[in-house]
Amino acid sequence: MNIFVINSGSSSIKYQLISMPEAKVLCSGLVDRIGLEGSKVEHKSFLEQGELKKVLEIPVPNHSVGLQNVAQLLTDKEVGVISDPSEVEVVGHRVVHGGEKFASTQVITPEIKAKIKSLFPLAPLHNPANYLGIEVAETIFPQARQIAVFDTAFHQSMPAVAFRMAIPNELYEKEGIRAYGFHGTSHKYVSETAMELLGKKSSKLITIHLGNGCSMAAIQDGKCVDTSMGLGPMNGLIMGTRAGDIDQSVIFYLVNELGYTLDEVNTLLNKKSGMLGLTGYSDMRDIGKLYHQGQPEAILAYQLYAYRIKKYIGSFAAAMNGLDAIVFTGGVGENDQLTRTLVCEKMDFMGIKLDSEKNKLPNFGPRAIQSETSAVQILVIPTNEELEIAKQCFEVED
Ligand SMILES: Nc1ncnc2c1ncn2[C@@H]1O[C@H](COP(=O)(O)OP(=O)(O)O)[C@@H](O)[C@H]1O
Ligand SMILES: CC(=O)OP(=O)(O)O
Ligand SMILES: [Mg+2]
Repeated sequence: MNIFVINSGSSSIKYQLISMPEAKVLCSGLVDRIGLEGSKVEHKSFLEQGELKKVLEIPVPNHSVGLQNVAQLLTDKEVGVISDPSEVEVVGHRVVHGGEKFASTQVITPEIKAKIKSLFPLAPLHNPANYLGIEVAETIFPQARQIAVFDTAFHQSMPAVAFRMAIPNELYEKEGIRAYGFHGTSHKYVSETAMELLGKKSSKLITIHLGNGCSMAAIQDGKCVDTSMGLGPMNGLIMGTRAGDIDQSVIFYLVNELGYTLDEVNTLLNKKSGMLGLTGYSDMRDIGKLYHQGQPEAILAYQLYAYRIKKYIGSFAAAMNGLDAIVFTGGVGENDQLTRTLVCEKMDFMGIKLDSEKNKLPNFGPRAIQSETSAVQILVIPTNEELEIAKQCFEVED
C-alpha cells in the first residue's frame, strides 16, 4: 500500500511516499520557504538504480502550488516513482492539535475537518497549515483515503495530575482548558525505539525533542505521563522563536504598561522570542558558530536553552520516581553536540554522565553516548515522524 505522508508546516511541507507494510521509502522531500523569497522544492527518489535528486528553485506562493509540484515529481519522467496519482492509496497528514477528542488516528471526514478548524486558535502556527494540506491533498489525490495523525494523541495517557491546571474547574469542564502536549508522534517513535534498544518494556524514559519547536515527555512503561507543552505548542522549553515557560506577569506588563495588543504579545512570544529573541538567529547552526566565537549573547542563549532542559529532566525524573534513559532527538538533539554537552553537564548526582568522545560522533543512527559509569543511558535517536504516521495509517487501514 502506497502511503503519502504530509507534514505541513507554516512555511514548509515535508513529505515521504512510503510503501507499507515493508516501510520502504520511495521518495521524500521538502518544500521550503513557502510564500517567501528563495522558495524551492528539494526532492529525492530512491530507485532501483540508486538515489536521484531534483531541486526546483521556483516561486512557491502557497501550499497548493507546493503540493501540485510535489505531485508532479511523484510521476516525473526522470525521478518519478509512480505512474499516476491514483497509485497513492492513503494520504497521511500530521495534524498538530487534536484537542481532547482524538486519542487515536482518524480517517478524515467533514466532521473531523470542522474539529481541526475549531482548534485553529490553539495552534495558530500549525493547524491552519495542516488543514490547508488536507484540502489540497483532497483535490490532488481524490481517490485516496485521507487520514489524520495528531501530535496530541500520544499524550492523552497523561494523568489529571499532569494535565490539569490550577484554575477554576469549569474552565476545564466546559472549555477544555488543560495541557495537551505536542510532537507526540516523535515522542512515541523515539521512545519505542529506545525501549527496543534497552530491551525492556518497563522503563522510565525522558524524550527530548529539539527541532524548531521543542518539547520533552516523561514516558513510563511506554505511556506518556507528563510533557512540557501545554494548551498550545508554546509552553515549556526555549525554542527557535518561542519563549516557552514565561511568568504570566510579563504578559500583563506588556499589555498594561507597554501598550501591546494581545495579538502583538502572541506574535512576540511565538515568533520573535526564544533563541531568535536572545541572539537574532533561530537556527542553532548559526548560534553554535557565534558560541564558538565567544559571542556573549550566544553563550548566554545556549546556557538558558540547556538550563531549561535540565530543570525538566529533574522534574520528570521526580514525577516518575526514577530514570533509565534520556533520549535526544529532532534536528538539534540529533546533531548538536554542544547542546547535549551543556544539558548533561553537572548531572552526575542523578547518574547522568556523558562520554564526550561518543557525543562527537556524527548522526548516523540510534546510538548510546553515556560513559561506562553512567547509571542513566543517554541515547540519540533520529526521529522519523513520517514513518510513524505511515505506520499508524496502515494500522487504521489494516
Ligand atoms: N548539524 C547541526 N548542528 C546543529 N543544529 C542543527 C544541525 N542540523 C540541524 N540543526 C538544527 O535543527 C533545527 C531544525 O530541526 P528540525 O527537527 O528539522 O525542525 P522542524 O521539524 O521543527 O522544522 C534548526 O534549529 C537547525 O539549526
Ligand atoms: C508542535 C510544534 O511545535 O511543531 P514544530 O516543531 O513542527 O513547530
Ligand atoms: Mg518538527
